[in-house]
Amino acid sequence: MNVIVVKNAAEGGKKGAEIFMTAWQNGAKVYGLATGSTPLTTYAELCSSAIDFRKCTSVNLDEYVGLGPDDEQSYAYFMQKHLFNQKPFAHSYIPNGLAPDLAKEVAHYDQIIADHPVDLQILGIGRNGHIGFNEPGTPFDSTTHEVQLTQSTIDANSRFFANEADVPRSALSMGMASIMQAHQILLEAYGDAKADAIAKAIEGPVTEDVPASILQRHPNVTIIIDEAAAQKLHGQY
Ligand SMILES: O=P(O)(O)OC[C@H]1O[C@](O)(CO)[C@@H](O)[C@@H]1O
Repeated sequence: MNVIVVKNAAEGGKKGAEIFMTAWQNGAKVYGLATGSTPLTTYAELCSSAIDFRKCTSVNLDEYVGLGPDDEQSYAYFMQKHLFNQKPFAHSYIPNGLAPDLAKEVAHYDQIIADHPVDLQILGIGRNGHIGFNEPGTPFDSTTHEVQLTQSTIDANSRFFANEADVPRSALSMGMASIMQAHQILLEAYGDAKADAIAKAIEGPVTEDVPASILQRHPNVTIIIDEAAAQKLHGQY
């Protein structure tokens, strides 16, 4: 793991965008994308850069069940607003949270991932160590699946909704095995609230109780964290 400690999310976004730019210059065609507040500075840097995704494909990690692309809280809406409007891709895939048959949608999304192996995957991390919406306890061999969100994730994400009751209780998420298939992974984390999860993910045992700890087994991972998120690490980075 290549761990980079930066001053703040603004500096992290610049480093994150540099990693995208290098991958793109080296011919990366498929980008695994994430939502949440963490990737925002990287996306903002990409939007003002010369990167051109018009011959590339994006595959997003997850989507809430019950929310469609017109819903401002949906991840489809988020991606449009923060990246795709400024930097369109040839094809962008996001799980369909409105699919009438979720089992069929899950199989369909697995096929999309199989058809478009991810060159560079960006990840945030939940306070409980989740990646995508893979909550603690998710099997490491999981592929796309429907997830019942934990109360910790519902609470954390309620800041984006008018009230907690509006937060969907389930989501569709790429699985752990799907994420690990990416050729290169970039995880970013900022702020005190991520310090425990970061310490466990980088220096703790590899365990399904801390989904992000699986990244210790991936050969090409960069982790960008600010000093607040790094405060519980023991090693020198
Ligand atoms: O970046 P945030 O908003 O702290 O969220 C962290 C993680 O939680 C999720 O938003 C899901 O709850 C992920 O998509 C994200 O990586």
